[in-house]
Amino acid sequence: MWRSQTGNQRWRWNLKVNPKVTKSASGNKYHKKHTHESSTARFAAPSCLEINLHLKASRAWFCVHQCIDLGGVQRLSLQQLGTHVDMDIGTVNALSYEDFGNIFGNVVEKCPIIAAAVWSSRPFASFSALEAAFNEFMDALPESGKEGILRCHPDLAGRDLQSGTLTKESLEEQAGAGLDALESSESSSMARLNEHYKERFGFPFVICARMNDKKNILRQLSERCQHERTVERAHGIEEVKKICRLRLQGLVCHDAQNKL
Ligand SMILES: NC(=O)N[C@H]1NC(=O)NC1=O
Repeated sequence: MWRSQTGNQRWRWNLKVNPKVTKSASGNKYHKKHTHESSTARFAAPSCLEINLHLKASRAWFCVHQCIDLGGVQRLSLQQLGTHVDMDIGTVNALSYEDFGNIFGNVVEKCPIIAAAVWSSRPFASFSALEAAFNEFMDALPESGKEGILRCHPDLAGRDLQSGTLTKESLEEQAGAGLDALESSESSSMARLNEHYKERFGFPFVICARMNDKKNILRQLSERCQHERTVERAHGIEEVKKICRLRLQGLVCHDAQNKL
């Protein structure tokens, strides 16, 4: 399914699906069920093209919804296809541990071991049960393990953002909060407070960027520098859980019907 979004001009657009879509970089195989190999269609001034691709990971089919900005993107890449997978819970339960790890490996930032462990808790009765399994794993860790999770998080508006080495999830989240476009005074406050926080606690300041804007983040960073270490460790883990829930929601349907 594809359609134009806005406008009043007539446009002609050739949609070609890159054959490489059948294989991911990590070796995870996807098979095309039906795609428009080379369709030509007339659109009313499209600024954006929406398609649903039906892909197969392991034995389960799922649907990938992709919105392509016709201003820039001329070709689908597998990375783009991977961003908006919308699986139901039955599909999640049918995933092999390899596919589960590939899909959920970064719902907790740079902690694929958590997804690998959570796979053992299948079958999940619902989206909430899946989310609870991630949370329970984190809650059961000793304090050193919780601090380890926090240390896997990049600084907000830090070196990784500047050098382009953030994960794609973290980049989207930080950019969404406006952290990629700070004024120079905001940027220096953020750097100074981040360093102060890390020196005081031995782990980075973690906050769910998608639930805050840059002003709020700076204010909370400053306030949380005053806390006790145990309070901050617990607070940081609660923020990791919020980030995890939003990342899971980007991958799995979470409506009331999505139950076994
Ligand atoms: N440090 C920190 O909070 N990092 C993160 N927060 C978020 O929403 N995404 C991140 O990578």
